[in-house]
Amino acid sequence: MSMGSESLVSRLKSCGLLQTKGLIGGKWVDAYDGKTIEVHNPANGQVIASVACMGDKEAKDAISAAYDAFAPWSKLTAADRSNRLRNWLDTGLVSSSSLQRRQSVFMPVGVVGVVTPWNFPLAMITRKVGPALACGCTVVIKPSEFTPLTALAAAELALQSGIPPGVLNVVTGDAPKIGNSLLESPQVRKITFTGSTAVGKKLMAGAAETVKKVSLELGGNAPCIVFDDADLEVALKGSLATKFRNSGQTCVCANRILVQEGIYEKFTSAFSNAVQDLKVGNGFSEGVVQGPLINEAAVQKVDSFVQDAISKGAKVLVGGKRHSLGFTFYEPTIIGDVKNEMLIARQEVFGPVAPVIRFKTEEEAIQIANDTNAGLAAYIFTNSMKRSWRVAEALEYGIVGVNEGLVSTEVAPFGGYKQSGLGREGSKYGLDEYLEIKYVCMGNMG
Ligand SMILES: NC(=O)c1ccc[n+]([C@@H]2O[C@H](COP(=O)([O-])OP(=O)(O)OC[C@H]3O[C@@H](n4cnc5c(N)ncnc54)[C@H](O)[C@@H]3O)[C@@H](O)[C@H]2O)c1
Ligand SMILES: O=CCCC(=O)O
Repeated sequence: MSMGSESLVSRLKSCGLLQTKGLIGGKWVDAYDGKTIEVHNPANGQVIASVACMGDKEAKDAISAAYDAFAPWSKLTAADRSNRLRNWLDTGLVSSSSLQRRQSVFMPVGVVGVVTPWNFPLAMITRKVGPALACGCTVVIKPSEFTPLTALAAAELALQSGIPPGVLNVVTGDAPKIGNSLLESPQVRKITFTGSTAVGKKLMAGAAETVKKVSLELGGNAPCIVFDDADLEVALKGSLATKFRNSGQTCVCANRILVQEGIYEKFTSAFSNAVQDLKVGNGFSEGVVQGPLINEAAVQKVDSFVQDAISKGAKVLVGGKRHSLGFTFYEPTIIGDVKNEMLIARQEVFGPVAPVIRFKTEEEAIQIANDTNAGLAAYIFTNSMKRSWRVAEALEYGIVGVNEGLVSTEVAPFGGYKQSGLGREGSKYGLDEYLEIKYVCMGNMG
């Protein structure tokens, strides 16, 4: 060992900083099999120390320690966390030159590939293209093959309004071919996608090859929780709105209605009356509030979930089959006695079917609500302010409606936790997705 590293080692030893074990859950631990790896001085190759050579078991224990510590740490006040970080910083050395001036400059990301679904054929595009163009990016849009006409009409309006040629482009047609071209091109610096979780995962994996930025707005599995202390009218109105908007075909639609046992009978009976009255038909006809599903495959999927739930003990309270109008119409449906393990509660229904799950306690409702890989929107109905905050904070969702079933607005951040996506759309935060931050450091400014 050289004199330099010897003195460093002895200095570290004297202040207790020469640690050679791993740190898991606040304890210094050896590798479980006792193995070690050597740390060398790159100047002369000599061994400075041997540290624990850990593997998957230790990594899993560290993950579970971090998972357990997350709730208490995140519940400390910001000031408390700040003090501890400050203390940590104060144990080290901070260097900063008074001769430098530092500036963060926001730059447009570049060319953005925009891939969108059919269920809101204009809004899903404008949510992306508005902030992208505002930041100085240019876009190539791939709209859904089921609803390309809206995208093309919007593009014509963009041309008429003076958006220069090439700034906004629309490519309709073969999704995988267009998608692969967007992914493979190094000129495309970002992919922003709204659609199913399965396709989102493919695009995310494909974007890795050229390390593109990725924003994903994916599928949901929204719980709508009605507590005993809810205002029944408010809960009914909100549940109807969140479940049956766009005939159940929105990513933020309630996918599971969780009802506390004390209000279960009253709620399901009033909910059934209201759902029976929903008028189904062609959206151009007067009074119609429930239209068709997008295609035959969607109807088959919805019906298969309903049949699966019935076969496992759930009870049809209203509807439960294809509508007599035929084709792509499905009866607005309520199914009671659903269990969270059933297919209908685990997958995105994307149709006019409300599965109702009974629960006893607030803790149970939170557990059921969070027991999913999705985390887009959730809804709670309660008259207790304390419960509102408690439950809203405990729900692992990007959007929480409290006594409100309609939460979407361009002025608030929209996006999901877990496998419901990455990033946010809308509000000032939606702009961040289309900006690179450049740090400019100017030296010798004395
Ligand atoms: N989180 C949100 O903001 C949000 C909003 C609306 C819809 N959605 C989700 O969208 C889904 C419904 O929309 P959908 O059925 O159109 O979704 P989808 O994933 O089938 O299609 C979305 C888009 O991806 C394209 N696509 C499909 N395969 C592709 C590939 N290999 N490469 C490139 N592009 C490909 C499609 O042509 C379409 O334009 C639901 O899951 C819903 O929850 C999410
Ligand atoms: O499908 C997604 C819903 C979008 C919205 O609620 O604005």
